[in-house]
Amino acid sequence: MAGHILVLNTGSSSIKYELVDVASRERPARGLVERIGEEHGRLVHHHGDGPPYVRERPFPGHDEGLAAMMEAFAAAGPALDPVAVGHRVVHGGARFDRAVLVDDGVIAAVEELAPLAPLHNPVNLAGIRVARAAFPSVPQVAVFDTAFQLTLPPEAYTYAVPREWRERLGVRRFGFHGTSCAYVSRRAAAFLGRDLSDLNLIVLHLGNGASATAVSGGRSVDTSMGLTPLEGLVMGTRSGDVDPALPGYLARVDGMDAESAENALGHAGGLLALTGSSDMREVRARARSGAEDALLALAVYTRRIRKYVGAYYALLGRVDAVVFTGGIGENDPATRAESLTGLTRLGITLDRERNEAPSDAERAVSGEGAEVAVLVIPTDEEWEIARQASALVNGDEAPAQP
Ligand SMILES: Nc1ncnc2c1ncn2[C@@H]1O[C@H](COP(=O)(O)OP(=O)(O)O)[C@@H](O)[C@H]1O
Ligand SMILES: CC(=O)OP(=O)(O)O
Ligand SMILES: [Mg+2]
Repeated sequence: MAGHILVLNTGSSSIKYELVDVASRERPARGLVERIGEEHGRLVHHHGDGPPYVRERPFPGHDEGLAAMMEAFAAAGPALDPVAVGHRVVHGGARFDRAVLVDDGVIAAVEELAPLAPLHNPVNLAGIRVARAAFPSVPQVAVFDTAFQLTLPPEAYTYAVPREWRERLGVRRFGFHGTSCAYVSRRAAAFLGRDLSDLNLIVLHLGNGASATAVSGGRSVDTSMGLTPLEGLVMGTRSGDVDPALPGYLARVDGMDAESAENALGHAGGLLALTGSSDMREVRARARSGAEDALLALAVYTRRIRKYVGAYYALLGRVDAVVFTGGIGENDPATRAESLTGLTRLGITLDRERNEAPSDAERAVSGEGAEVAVLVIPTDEEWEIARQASALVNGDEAPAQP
């Protein structure tokens, strides 16, 4: 399809955007509005080879951030005339197993799911509302983080909880990061020169949010995030797995209500709770200077990953590749090495030099002749959203699977 797709990836305090032409693979502009709701907001917009267009001022909410994006296009170009807008929507529940054209029914459904992703879905909707108002005759496409994960078998998505919760309240594992997983799984198969349908992969998406997903034949068969994006691995500000009795315990001994406990586990947990910083670069820097809390945090962080690799190895029976992606997975060799230590008996080894060589490319970092490939595949959620939006607007069936 000729024409550009505007991709909007709205996060809790940021908006990432990019203009993508899927047919020509041109990507003429991209930008980031960050620290929305904070005192010192910032927008950085790239177009052409010159210096970026930068604006530093507070953006009280996502509406102001999106207005600033429109101003950046007007001031620094290119002319914004998209043929479609592709939106990342984090929670699509059990209903959306693929990308869909946004209509009032889709908006109502995403609103209904907001209690399961209170930080993500409302801001995703803000993006949809603003884009609909700005481009009323342009199709809007919602691409769900949960869609790729809806292939989980019942034994993976069922929690052992009362039937009433499961049936009336829809309590189950959903899983997230599906757009990223779909993209890197496909790229991993291409890198290996194999058919995705023949491969068993363990995908480790380690960014601010982090998850492990077992992918068999291109379908997710288990994943570490759950009903919400709080379960599983240790993350920047999220605890990941804890004893489910913890909120009740805090209520009994400290009078804390469930909402506050959940908020603390989601926003004051993870690396932030253990070290005072949610940023892996800072945690690594503190560990290098010998800070005990940082050393412990890294041990907790990488041990959790190792546990999931072992668990998913056992579920898959045979693993062709472990795939690292996300800001940490792509850029932190120490996390890759520490997460995979002691797995030689499973056929998982790293080549130290390859693992430590800085690179932005898709690459193998496994030891020579290792049974299991260890790959680093930079994720590209914006491309994947544009690709799925383009397929849908073109009239093709947007495949739920890559
Ligand atoms: N060179 C690096 N070494 C270690 N960690 C890095 C490096 N570059 C980025 N990171 C980490 O990646 C994380 C952010 O991941 P990213 O995927 O960009 O986040 P998001 O989920 O917001 O898209 C941060 O913890 C950051 O410190
Ligand atoms: C769903 C989720 O965790 O997303 P992110 O990693 O962008 O926070
Ligand atoms: Mg991310």
